[in-house]
Amino acid sequence: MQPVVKFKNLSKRFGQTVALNDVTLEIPPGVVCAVLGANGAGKSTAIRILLGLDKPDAGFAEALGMDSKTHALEIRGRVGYVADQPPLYEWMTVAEIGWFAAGFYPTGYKAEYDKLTTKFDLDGKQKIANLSKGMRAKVALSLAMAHRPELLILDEPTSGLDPLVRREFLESMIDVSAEGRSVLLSSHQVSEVERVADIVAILLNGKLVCVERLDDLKRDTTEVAISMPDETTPPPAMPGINLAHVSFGHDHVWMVRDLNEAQLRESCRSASLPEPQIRKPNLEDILLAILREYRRDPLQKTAQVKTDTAVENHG
Ligand SMILES: Nc1ncnc2c1ncn2[C@@H]1O[C@H](COP(=O)(O)OP(=O)(O)OP(=O)(O)O)[C@@H](O)[C@H]1O
Repeated sequence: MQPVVKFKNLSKRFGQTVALNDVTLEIPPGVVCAVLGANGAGKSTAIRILLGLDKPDAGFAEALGMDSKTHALEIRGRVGYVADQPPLYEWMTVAEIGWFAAGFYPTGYKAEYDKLTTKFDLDGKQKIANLSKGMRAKVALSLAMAHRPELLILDEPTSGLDPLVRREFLESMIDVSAEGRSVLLSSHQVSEVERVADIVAILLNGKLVCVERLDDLKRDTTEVAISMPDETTPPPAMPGINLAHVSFGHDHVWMVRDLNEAQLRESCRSASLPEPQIRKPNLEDILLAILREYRRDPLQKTAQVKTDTAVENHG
């Protein structure tokens, strides 16, 4: 199955700043893929390159099978894109901007736009200039979705929006993927991402350190806490892949991939250590552990999280 998004060895610098460092990623059709990462990790740069709004220094990006360097206009015509602060014609009304945009798309656009704006409780007669931030975001999403794109790209679409509007956005994304179309989403709202994402990609300082189906990442990752008897007793070795380890005095916490729980319990028992506290972390716990570990030691192999870049759609 042809991926809807393909990044191949994508690199981009702005002067001394490395925005993207050899990023390779493939997104199959019919999924919501969330790109996560700290501020400045390279998320918007990757999206801008995909849309042909910026040029990579090396590698290439493809959307719907088209190269972003040579087919930027076609890509922008076929995908739906909502930027963080979408530019809109302030003097138009909600209905007029839909009518204006319909001129660039096949028949049916305006009817679909009207359906979406009605669903989002927007008043067609209201001037764009008088809309709240949330209402503007709903107009931008309606404009981006009205031609029923195979790929919807959302760059921080819900920042600064109230919980109700954020929920409406999320439901729209679920609707899109349920119809076999795809969503590429950049967001800092990790708990919301967790509700909708099929695949998560984590960028750290321009480097892709995790691409995985969210269900697999959560199933295979475990948080372990052990309160050692004192600060001098060494903690046990973790039977699994250690993604992150922090200690506060004699309390230790690990984020472990593929933990062999039975082996850990046995080694604690045989060394007369307290029982380990084991729990399943949520996405935010996993992301924070990876980010903290990276900040502590940027050269370590955080890429111990899976980075199989061609993630299958099991859906
Ligand atoms: N036009 C530009 N000129 C100079 N530096 C830039 C430019 N665009 C991005 N950068 C730098 O590239 C890096 C990646 O920026 P980018 O906007 O892609 O990050 P991001 O992950 O989207 O961040 P955020 O979550 O804060 O939106 C940052 O260090 C940023 O300062």
